[in-house]
Amino acid sequence: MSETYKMNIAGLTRELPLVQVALDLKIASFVILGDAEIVEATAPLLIKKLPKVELLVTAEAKGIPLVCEMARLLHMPRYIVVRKSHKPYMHRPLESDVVSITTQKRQTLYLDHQDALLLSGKRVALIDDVISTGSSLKALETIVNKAGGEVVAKAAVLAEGDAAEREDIHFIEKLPLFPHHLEN
Ligand SMILES: O=P(O)(O)OC[C@H]1O[C@H](OP(=O)(O)OP(=O)(O)O)[C@H](O)[C@@H]1O
Repeated sequence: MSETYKMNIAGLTRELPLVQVALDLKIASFVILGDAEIVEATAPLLIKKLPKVELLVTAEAKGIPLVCEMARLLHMPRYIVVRKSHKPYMHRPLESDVVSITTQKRQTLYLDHQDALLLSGKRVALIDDVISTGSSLKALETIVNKAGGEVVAKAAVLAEGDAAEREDIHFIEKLPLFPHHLEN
């Protein structure tokens, strides 16, 4: 029988499957992609936590539906998606490396030159579905700073593990990690 972790997120109940990401660690897998109900419920709650910002930024992929809904509610005509692969349309992209808890291998973030121009001089909020090790967030901040943007807020639906103790992020719910001891 597969293990799950049942939790309440913005008044909705979800059973998150536990998945092994390292020899001694399982995480509760929260996949916001495709969950329109969670996006609709969490976007306004996160907006209430944010200071005044001019642009929202996320990294592909799971932050995209959330940031899209938040931008729509804030009447922002644009939001920025930092990509995880180099695309032919990109001209002189800015780059930053990341190793997230779920993917566990080095990925490179790419910000298109046109998006970098939009970010220059702007007050920016970084948005993601989950913040865990903080590696993704740090890489996003690095790339926004390279573009001349000012990160004034960082927010996610869930703060996983130690991230829940951070005072520099806004989040809705805490998500525990599931370490398990190796048998000799
Ligand atoms: O705080 P961290 O340890 O960096 O982990 C959090 C990040 O990990 C997940 O993305 P993932 O790397 O699975 O990429 P995806 O959205 O493309 O699936 C999640 O969407 C966050 O972006």
